Amino acid sequence: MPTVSPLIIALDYASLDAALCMADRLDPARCRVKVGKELFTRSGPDVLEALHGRCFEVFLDLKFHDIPNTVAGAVQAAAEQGVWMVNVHAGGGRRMMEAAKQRLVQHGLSTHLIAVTVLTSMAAEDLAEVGVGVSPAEQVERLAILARDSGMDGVVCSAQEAERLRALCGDGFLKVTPGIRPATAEAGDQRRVMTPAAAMGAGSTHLVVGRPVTQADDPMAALSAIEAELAAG
Ligand SMILES: O=c1ccn([C@@H]2O[C@H](COP(=O)(O)O)[C@@H](O)[C@H]2O)c(=O)[nH]1
Repeated sequence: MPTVSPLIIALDYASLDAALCMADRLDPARCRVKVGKELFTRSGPDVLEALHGRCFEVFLDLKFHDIPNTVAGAVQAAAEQGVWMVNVHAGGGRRMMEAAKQRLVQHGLSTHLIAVTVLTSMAAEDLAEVGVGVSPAEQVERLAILARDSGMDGVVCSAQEAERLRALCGDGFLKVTPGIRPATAEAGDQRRVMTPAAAMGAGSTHLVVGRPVTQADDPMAALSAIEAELAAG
C-alpha cells in the first residue's frame, strides 16, 4: 500500500550497507526514500532493488541534464527499474524535458517525472555568478512554467516558492521541496529553507528531509518530531 505521507527521506550515504541500515529503521508506510548521486554512484541499481524489496517507493534524484536523446534514455532506464519518481534539470530546456516525457509515454511507464528549478542551496548571489540576474523566486517561476508546459508532473523547488507555484500551476502540479529544516536544525549548505509545517502550509506536496533525520543523534525521534509537527499543522 503506497504511503500517504508527504515525507521523503534522503538516503545520502556513502555505502549500500549504511543506506540499508537506515532504511531498515524506517517504515515504508510512513515515508518514501530518496536515492541521490553519492549513493547511486557507489551502489548502482542494487540499491533500488534492495529498497523495492523492502516495499519503499523510491525517488531517484539524479537530476539528469544532457542532450534530449541521452536524458530520454536515462529516464527510461530509471523508470524501467520501477522507481516512483525521477528528475531532470529544467535548465536542460523544453526539448529535453519533452523528449524525456515522450519516452515514458511511448513505453507506458508511469513513473513521476519532475524538473529541478533552482537548487535550494542557491541564493540570489549564486544565481548572479552564473549569469542569472533575477531573484530565485523569479527564476523558479520561469522554469516551473516551462516544466509544466513541457509535460512535467511537477518541480523541485524550495518551499519558499511553493505558494506562488500552487497559484500558478495548481494543486495537482507536484512541488517537491528539499531545504526542510525543523526550527532547531542547522541550515548547513541550504539557503532557501522552511520548517516542515510551514512548507506544507505553503503548498509543498512532498518534503525532502535528509540530515535533520539521518544525522540526528536519534534519527527515529527526529522523524517522529517532524511527523508530530505536521500532524499539529
Ligand atoms: O534543490 C535541491 C535539489 C535536491 N536536493 C537534495 O535534497 C536532499 C536534501 O538533504 P538535506 O540533508 O535535508 O539538506 C539532498 O539529498 C539534496 O541532494 C536539495 O537539497 N536541493
